[in-house]
Amino acid sequence: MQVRVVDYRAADAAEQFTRSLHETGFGVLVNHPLPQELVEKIYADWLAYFNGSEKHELAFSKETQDGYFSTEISETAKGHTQKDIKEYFHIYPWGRIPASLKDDAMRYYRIANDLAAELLSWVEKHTPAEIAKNYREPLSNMIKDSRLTLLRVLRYPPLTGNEPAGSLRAAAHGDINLLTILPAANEPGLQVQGKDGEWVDVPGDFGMLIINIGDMLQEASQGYYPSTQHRVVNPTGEGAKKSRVSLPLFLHPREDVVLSDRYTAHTYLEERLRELGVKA
Ligand SMILES: O=C(O)CCC(=O)C(=O)O
Ligand SMILES: [Fe+2]
Repeated sequence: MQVRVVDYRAADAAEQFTRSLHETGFGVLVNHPLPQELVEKIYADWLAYFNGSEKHELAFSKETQDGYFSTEISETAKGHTQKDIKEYFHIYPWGRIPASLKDDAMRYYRIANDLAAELLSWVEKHTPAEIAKNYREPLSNMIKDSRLTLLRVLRYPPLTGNEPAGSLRAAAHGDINLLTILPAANEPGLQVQGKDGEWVDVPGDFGMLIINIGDMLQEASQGYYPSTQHRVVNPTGEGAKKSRVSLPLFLHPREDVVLSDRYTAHTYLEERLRELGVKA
């Protein structure tokens, strides 16, 4: 299996990109409109924040899911028993965030949301008609003004050597949401699982943009766009001494969006958060 790297400015970009999403659940864009200098500034500023102790003042709330999630309470992927080796911060426009980091995060949130709306219109246009007719509203409309779209800043700390056997930076999982937009991290490690069960590296040169289908879009497209299992593996050698920072934006539909006969966005999310152990 090969995740395609597609030039966003190419004449056939939408077709190539959505084919990769259909075949693998993942697509990678180059020459995309997200400003790389903004991504790099966010990585640097948040790494300094995670290295400090101020983060504990904004510990996450089970009720609202915004704020800082420490390595101790970090999520356990569905079907796993070990916690991931990561800490992260959940940013919502209405949520808590350190004042000095807010402007850049909100600028990024806006720009990436706009791109996501365009990519969802590509996805919709390239959905076979007999499936697209079941979309209850345009896909790009589902994320418009959503209160639930979540920008997560992740920090995978350097390894100490005392990690529990078998634990990973991020154990294999599928994303819950509609679509995820993920700038390449500052360090490697992201892998996707092919249909044969093999794990392959996702192209992730610095500056590339990785997009993947989440479970909600898999549900809405009746599996035409698969939500593929992915993971972040632990580094070895020199890499083990370094932090890895990444910045996924999880595009969530408005709560009232009907995904299928079985689920609304709200009922789907509640079920998954309980399974993850981060919601009562
Ligand atoms: O850190 C990464 O590269 C991927 C993170 C991820 O898959 C997630 O948080 O859902
Ligand atoms: Fe993920």
